[in-house]
Amino acid sequence: THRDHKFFPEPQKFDPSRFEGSGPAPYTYVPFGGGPRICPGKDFARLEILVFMHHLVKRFRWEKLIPDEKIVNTPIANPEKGLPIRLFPHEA
Ligand code: HEM
Repeated sequence: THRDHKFFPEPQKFDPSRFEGSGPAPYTYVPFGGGPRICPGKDFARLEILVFMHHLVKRFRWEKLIPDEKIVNTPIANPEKGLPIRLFPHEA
């Protein structure tokens, strides 16, 4: 469903505005599954990722080592080489 044009026009395009307002229709965006067996680590994982991203963005400038790295579906969309980046710490 994540790549279904019916629910997500231009599915490969990075477009966070898709999640604004009421966001995607129920059961179309399901990175953690859904229903009674939905991932019980969902909120923990989201918080952890948020904290990690906060520190990454606030403390470092960073650049991708492979600018046009391919995304492969395994079946989850992943950067082919693991998204290597170079970090440059901001001055304190
Ligand atoms: C980005 C991180 C994560 C993603 C994308 C993810 C995704 C998923 C998905 C898609 C399922 C299957 C849900 C379904 O059958 O409908 C699942 C199940 C599960 N996840 Fe996660 N998960 C993540 C992190 C975590 C963490 C951090 C934990 C534990 C601390 C966790 C524990 C579990 C468990 C125990 C199940 C099995 C639930 C069941 O079958 O009743 N997950 N997860």
